[in-house]
Amino acid sequence: MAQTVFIDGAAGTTGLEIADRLGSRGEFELIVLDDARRKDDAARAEALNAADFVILCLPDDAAKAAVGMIRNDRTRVIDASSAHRTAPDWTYGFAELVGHETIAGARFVSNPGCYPTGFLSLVAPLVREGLLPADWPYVCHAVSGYSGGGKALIARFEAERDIAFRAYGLALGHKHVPEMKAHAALAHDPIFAPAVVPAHRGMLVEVPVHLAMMGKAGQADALRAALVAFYAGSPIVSVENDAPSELLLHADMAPVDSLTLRVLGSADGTQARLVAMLDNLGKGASGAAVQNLNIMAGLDETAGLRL
Ligand SMILES: NC(=O)C1=CN([C@@H]2O[C@H](COP(=O)(O)OP(=O)(O)OC[C@H]3O[C@@H](n4cnc5c(N)ncnc54)[C@H](OP(=O)(O)O)[C@@H]3O)[C@@H](O)[C@H]2O)C=CC1
Ligand SMILES: CC(=O)N[C@@H](CCC(=O)OP(=O)(O)O)C(=O)O
Repeated sequence: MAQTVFIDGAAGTTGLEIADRLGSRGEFELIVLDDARRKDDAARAEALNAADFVILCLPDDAAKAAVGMIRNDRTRVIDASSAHRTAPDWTYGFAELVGHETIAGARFVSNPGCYPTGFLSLVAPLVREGLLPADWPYVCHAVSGYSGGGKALIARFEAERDIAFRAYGLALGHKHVPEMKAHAALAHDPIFAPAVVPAHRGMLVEVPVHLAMMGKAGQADALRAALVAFYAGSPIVSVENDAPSELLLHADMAPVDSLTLRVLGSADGTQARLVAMLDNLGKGASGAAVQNLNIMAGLDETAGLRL
């Protein structure tokens, strides 16, 4: 029998993409609230408690409130918001980092943020294996397509066509920093410098590292090899061994749920750039939510994904 799924926030950017990926799959039956009832708390509470799985695609406060509306001990939850990403009683939904079995057995799963997905995919395994120091003051630069900011930022970029580049998070303290620090087990907050470009989707997340100053001169190949070994067998994460002269985001990029990593070392071995490329709405949000749903439901993790 099909298991029921309720996407709370189904009319939003992330929710719509999840519904797309679930499409006509026979394993799941969607509980849908029409436009008149999708923000009605009584209707939402009924759906939240009827579903086998709930996927929250809401602002943080609404996601916390939705969890409070669940009055049974059966419904399993995937929260796409940042409300529970460092909460001790939630499982961090990055299957490749926490282990598929952990997610398979979890009731409350917090889907990673889009930028942290890029940062953590590069840094967490290398710190865990002692190849990068945990107590280094890391820096992370990133650019995202404007759908990363949901309906409001999409509307803004579609109205203000002359924006070519939007640096933000200038006061530091972006809400993703605690998530990056916690799940890479770092001693210090990374400095996070995000920006938005006039592309609908897609992102490039970069961590430049001073290998020589870290006592790791000449180890770019070793870092890459460690990532290759860590993600071996993953149908979603790949590690390239190439030397591109440029990496491009395309304004009309098609949806994709994969994550591509690179370690680009300098010729003298003193520096490297760790780079992740992904779709903010793919592995950065909706694709990861569907991957987690698949794992929790005991299915092939890639079912319904765009790879
Ligand atoms: N966009 C992205 O790339 C990513 C998003 N996320 C996270 O996913 C969550 C959803 O983001 P996103 O889809 O981009 O945002 P959107 O603004 O596009 O969608 C949010 C949806 O939630 C609805 N909503 C808001 N409050 C309530 C409520 N109280 N009850 C029911 N519905 C409500 C909104 O309704 P209405 O349509 O009326 O405004 C909207 O449809 C956020 O927490 C975001 O941070 C995480 C990773 C990446
Ligand atoms: C471009 C843009 O605005 N991006 C969002 C992050 C999108 C995302 O990852 O959502 P969560 O906040 O739920 O993690 C931001 O910087 O706040």
